[in-house]
Amino acid sequence: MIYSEKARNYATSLPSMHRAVTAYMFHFVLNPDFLPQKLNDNILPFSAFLRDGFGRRHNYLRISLTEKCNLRCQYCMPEEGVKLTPRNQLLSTSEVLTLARLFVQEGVDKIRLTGGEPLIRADVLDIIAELKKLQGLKTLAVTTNGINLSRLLPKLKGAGLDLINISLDSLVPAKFEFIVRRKGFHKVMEGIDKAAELGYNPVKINCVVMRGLNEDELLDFVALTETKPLEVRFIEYMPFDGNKWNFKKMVSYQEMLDRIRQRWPDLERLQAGPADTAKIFKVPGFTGQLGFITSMSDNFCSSCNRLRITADGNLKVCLFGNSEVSLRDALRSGAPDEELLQIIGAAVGRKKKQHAGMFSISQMKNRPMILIGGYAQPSGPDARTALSPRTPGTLVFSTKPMSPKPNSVRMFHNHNSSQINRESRSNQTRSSSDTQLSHVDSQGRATMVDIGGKPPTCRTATACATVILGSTAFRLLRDIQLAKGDALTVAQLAGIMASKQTSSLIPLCHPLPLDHASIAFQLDSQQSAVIITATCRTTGRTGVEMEALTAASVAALTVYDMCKAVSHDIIITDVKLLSKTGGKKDFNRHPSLEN
Ligand SMILES: Nc1nc2c(ncn2[C@@H]2O[C@H](COP(=O)(O)OP(=O)(O)OP(=O)(O)O)[C@@H](O)[C@H]2O)c(=O)[nH]1
Ligand SMILES: C[S@@+](CC[C@H](N)C(=O)[O-])C[C@H]1O[C@@H](n2cnc3c(N)ncnc32)[C@H](O)[C@@H]1O
Ligand code: SF4
Ligand code: SF4
Repeated sequence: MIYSEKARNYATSLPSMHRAVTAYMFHFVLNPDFLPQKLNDNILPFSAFLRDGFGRRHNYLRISLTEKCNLRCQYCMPEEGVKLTPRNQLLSTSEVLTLARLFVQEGVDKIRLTGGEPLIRADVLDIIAELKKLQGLKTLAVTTNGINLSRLLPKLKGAGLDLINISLDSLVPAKFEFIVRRKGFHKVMEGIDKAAELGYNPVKINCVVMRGLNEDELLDFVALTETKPLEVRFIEYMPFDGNKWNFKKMVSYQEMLDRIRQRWPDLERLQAGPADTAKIFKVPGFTGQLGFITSMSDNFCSSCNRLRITADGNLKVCLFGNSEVSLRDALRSGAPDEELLQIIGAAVGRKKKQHAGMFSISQMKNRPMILIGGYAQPSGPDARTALSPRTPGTLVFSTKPMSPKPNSVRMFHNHNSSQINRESRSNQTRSSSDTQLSHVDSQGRATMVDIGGKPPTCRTATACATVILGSTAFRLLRDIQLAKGDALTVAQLAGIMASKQTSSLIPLCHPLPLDHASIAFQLDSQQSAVIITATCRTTGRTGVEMEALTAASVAALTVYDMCKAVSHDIIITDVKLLSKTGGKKDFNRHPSLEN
C-alpha cells in the first residue's frame, strides 16, 4: 500500500498525459508483490488512483441515482421507507456527470446505474444519453425493479443503455406483492418481455433467495430459461444495517445448486468473466442460463473491480465497508480534478482485501442497502414477519404460479423452527425443502443450528440413568462405607458440573446458561441399583435435554468410579429423557417424575 501511495503522490505532480504511465511504472518498480500479477494483466497501464493495494483495477463504477423507491422489498427496506437525504445534498445531474467523466478518464469502462430505483429519477434518460457520450465508457447498465421498464425501455435503449438487470423474487403474483409490499408483478413481467423483445440478451434477472419465502421457486425460475433469453441469478441473502439478517434465512449457493442439480443433473458450468459476481450455469438445450451470486458463502472479492458512488455523493470502495468519503463536498468546494483524484486514490488505497465473512458483516455497521445502491436492507417489523420463526402461522398463497407445472400450488410459510430447533425433528412428514437434516449442511458436513432468531423461553428437562451395582457395592454405597467415600455426594456434584460442560462435550450443542441443575437419587434395594434423576432449567432459545442427559450420565459414571474397586460387574442402563418443557412441543415420559 505504501508503494501505491508513493506512486499516486508522484503521479499527481506530473502533467496528466504522463500520469498514468508513470504511476504504473512506480507501482511496477516499487511494489514487489506487483510484478507477478502484472505479468498476467493487460499490458496497458491503468490509473494508480483506481488500483488498490492488492493490485485490483477498479474499472466498474456503480452510481446510485436515488435513495427513493416505488417498492418496499422486505429484504431491502422497511415498510415506512428510510430517512431520505435532503434533496440539496443529493448529487445533481451535472455532478453525476462530472464524477462519471473523471472516473471514465481514469479507466472506468463500465457504469451501472442503480438506487433506490434508478428509473424513478426524472432525468434518468438525460443522464444515460450524456454518459453514453463519454469516451472510453464501453458499457452502460441499469439495475431496476422493472416497474417502469416496459414504458421506458425503448427510450432507454435509444439513449444508449447496453445492459439491463431486473429484480424479481417470485413468479407467484401474490407472493411477489407480499415480498415487495406493493402491486406490480405484471408490470415487471412486461418489462422483462420488453427487454427480450428489444434484443437485450441475456436479460439478467436478480432473485434474492430466502428460506421459507421463495426457496421453493428455484426450479420454476430455472424453467423460465428454457425458452427465454434470460440469465436468472440466484442471490444469497445478504446482511445490511437493520435488515435482521440471520444465517438461517440465507439459502447457500451449494444448497441451491444441489436442488437444481437433482432436477437437471447435467447442468453445465459456463465460464464467467474474470470480475463477474455470478457463477454461471446452463441446462443443456435451454435458451437462457442461470447464475449464483455467492457473496456470503464464497465471496468473489479477490477479483473485485467495483467502486460505488451513493446518491448523496459518497465514494464507497466496498459494499460491505463502512468507510466513505464525500466526493460531493469536495466537488462543491471547487476541488480540481487532481484533488478529487487524490481523495479517490487514497480511499481506493485503503480498500480491504475482502469482506470480513458473513458473521462479521452481519454485526457491522453499514448503510441500509437501499442507501448504498446495488441492494438494500430489510429492516423494520415486516421483514421479521416474513421470516422470523417467532411469527406463528402459515401464509398460503394459492394463486396459480407462472409455472410450467400445471397443478402446482405455491405455499410459503414460517417453518424455520422445524429447521433450527433440535427438539422438533421428527415424526412429521416433511416437505422437500425441509428434508435437510438440521445438523448437517448441504455438503453433508456438521453444522451448529442457528437459534439466534428464537425467543428465549423457560425450559426444563429431566433425564435419568440407572446404575445396577450388585448387592455388595449397593450396601457399601448405601451405608457410606465405600473406600473412596460418599459416592452419592460426589456423583451429585459431578452431575451438576457436567451439566455445565455439555456444550464442550457434545460438538453441535449450544452453550446454555443454566438457571438451575439438580441431581436426585433413589435407591432400589430390590435391584441393588441407584436411579439417578437430573433436572436442568434454563431461560433460553433451545432445550436443556442434553444437559440433563449429560448430568445423569456423568453422575452414573461417577457412581461407577466410586464403586469399581468393589465390583467390575456394574451396569449403567436406562439413560433416557423423562420430560421436557418450554419448547415447541413438550415431552413427558413419566408425569410422576416431572418437576
Ligand atoms: N459482494 C458484492 N456483491 C455485489 C456487489 N455488487 C453487486 N453485488 C451482488 O450482485 C447482485 C446483483 O447486482 P447487480 O446490480 O445486478 O449488478 P452486477 O451483478 O454487478 O451486474 P453485472 O454487471 O451484470 O455483473 C447484488 O444484489 C449483490 O448481491 C459488490 O460490489 N460486492
Ligand atoms: C438495491 S437494488 C437497487 C436497484 C433496483 N431498485 C432493484 O431492485 O433492482 C439492487 C439489487 O440488490 C438486491 N438486494 C437488495 N437487498 C439485498 C439483500 N439483502 N441481499 C441480497 N441482495 C439484495 C436487489 O434484489 C437488487 O437486485
Ligand atoms: S431492492 Fe430495494 S431499491 Fe430495489 S426495488 Fe426493492 S426496495 Fe426498491
Ligand atoms: S464485498 Fe467489497 S471487496 Fe468483496 S466483491 Fe463486494 S465490493 Fe468487492
